[in-house]
Amino acid sequence: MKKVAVIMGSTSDLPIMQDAVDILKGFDIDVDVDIVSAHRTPEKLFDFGKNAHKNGYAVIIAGAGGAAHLPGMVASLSPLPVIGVPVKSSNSIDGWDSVLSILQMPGGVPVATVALDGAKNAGILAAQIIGSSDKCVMDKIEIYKKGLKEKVIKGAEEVKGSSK
Ligand SMILES: Nc1c(C(=O)O)ncn1[C@@H]1O[C@H](COP(=O)(O)O)[C@@H](O)[C@H]1O
Repeated sequence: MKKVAVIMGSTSDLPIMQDAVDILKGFDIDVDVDIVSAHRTPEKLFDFGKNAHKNGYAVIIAGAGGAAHLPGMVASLSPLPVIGVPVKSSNSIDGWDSVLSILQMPGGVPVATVALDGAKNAGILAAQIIGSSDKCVMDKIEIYKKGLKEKVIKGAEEVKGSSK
């Protein structure tokens, strides 16, 4: 099965990006984690972006904060789908800087942008992309979604019960 690459601009992003790694591992999908910065390690970014599709990846998740150029630059270099995670980092003003840096891509170079610090949803979306051509992963996603539904139904019953 193809792997997912989870990359981020700094080790300081890892506490947020770990959510993507954890949910993917929960779906038994192999994940490689790396630190790649468009600003600080541009040569590594080019090498990673140009070769990711030859290295067994199906999807790239890229997280960055502040002037978050990493996801867009990876998307410009790679034919793979890129999911961008805006991170509210120490150099973010309020997080909107990260969101808009990743979201407002020019036509032709999409980055599927999740919510601020939304690494868990990025992991689920990556699993769904893999699941569209892998029945085993698709089945796990269906079970996961069933679990979400059951949790809400149980919560609603508890609320009803306690308000009587
Ligand atoms: N946005 C980028 C890029 C990039 O886009 O290439 N490289 C690092 N960074 C971000 O800078 C923030 C602060 O980094 P440090 O904590 O290392 O100072 C991090 O959120 C990182 O993603």
